[in-house]
Parts: sequence; structure tokens; C-alpha cells
Amino acid sequence: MWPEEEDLPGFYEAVKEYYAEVLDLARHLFRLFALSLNLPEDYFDPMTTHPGGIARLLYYPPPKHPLSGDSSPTVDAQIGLGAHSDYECFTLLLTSTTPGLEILKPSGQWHIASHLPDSLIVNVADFLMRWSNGLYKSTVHRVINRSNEPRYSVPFFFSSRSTTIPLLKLCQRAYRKARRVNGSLYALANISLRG
Ligand SMILES: O=C(O)CCC(=O)C(=O)O
Ligand SMILES: [Fe+2]
Repeated sequence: MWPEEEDLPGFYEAVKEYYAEVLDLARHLFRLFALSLNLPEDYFDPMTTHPGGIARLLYYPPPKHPLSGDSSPTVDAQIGLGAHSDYECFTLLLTSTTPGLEILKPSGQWHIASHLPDSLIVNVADFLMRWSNGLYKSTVHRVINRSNEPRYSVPFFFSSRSTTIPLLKLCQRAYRKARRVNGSLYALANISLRG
């Protein structure tokens, strides 16, 4: 449901235009992922003809009591979005100047992603991790608005065409390792709805 044009002039057009642009970019990015996996550039193209692509318009109000800028533990009430990974192929994130996104590092510490002007953040998601047999790792992240400002963000979740996709023997070494070490990766393929 969209707000009436007279209530928010230009809003619908702006969102529609952004969606078209980011969809193009996502398809292009998929080609770069293909090249990085030593696949032909157009390898994933048939899977992105009618892809799943959802943009969310998110608002995180400022906290009632200012929070510290470091990544020290916080109580649940302060967390805008709890720790999770996205479940599509990847996410393109457009954010306002207010930081808030935190990335879980392999060390177990949270890294506060700083805002870079005119940039998008790319988060690898579960499906691409599964597809690449764990070569690409999905990013565990959360959102905490530690500032006194409202925070806005527009994640665009990009997935493949809705069809049965055979498990690809991409990245043979990673494939064998994934099968041997982490059978639970297979469970991911069965999770259709989360969060
Ligand atoms: O608002 C953000 O920066 C991230 C949003 C997010 O992780 C999500 O909607 O899955
Ligand atoms: Fe997310």
C-alpha cells in the first residue's frame, strides 16, 4: 500500500526508480560473482530473468537513552534488528548517514560499519553461500542505532528465479569440504521461511 501522491509527492516514483536501478546493478553484480567463481560471465543470467527482489524501507528511531559508540554488549531492547544472516543470494544496502549496521567478525567481535557516501553495502546471503558450497560466507549482522538521530535504510534482497535449482558442483574443493565437514549447510537449502 502506497501513501497518496498528495501526502508524499514523488515518493512512489522515487522508490520505483531506485528499485529498477538496483535490480540492474544486482544482475550486473551476479556476473561479477560468476567471474569470481571461474564461471562464464553469463552463467547465472538464466536464473535472474525473473528474480526475487524485495526492497524494504526501514526506519530505526533514535534510542530513548543514548548508547555508547563501541560494540559492547547491549540489551535486547536497544537492538533494532537482532543478529541474523539474510537468506537470499545477496543484499544491497542503501543507508542514511546514521550508522547502525554491525557485522560479526570471525573473531566473534562486532564491527560497526561506517557510512561511506555514495556507496552501497553488499552482504552475501545464505543462498549464495549454499550455492558456492561455502566459498562465499553469508554475513551475520545486526542493527543498533547508537546515535541521537533517526536511521533509515533500504535493503534490497536479491534472489534467483523461483525455480528448482540443481545443486551445483561449483568450487570443487569447497564442495568436498562442505560435504565432509558441514552437513548442516544442506539444511539451509530446506529453510524456505525465516525471521
Ligand atoms: O538496516 C540495515 O542496515 C540492515 C537491515 C537488515 O539487515 C535486514 O533487513 O535484513
Ligand atoms: Fe539483514
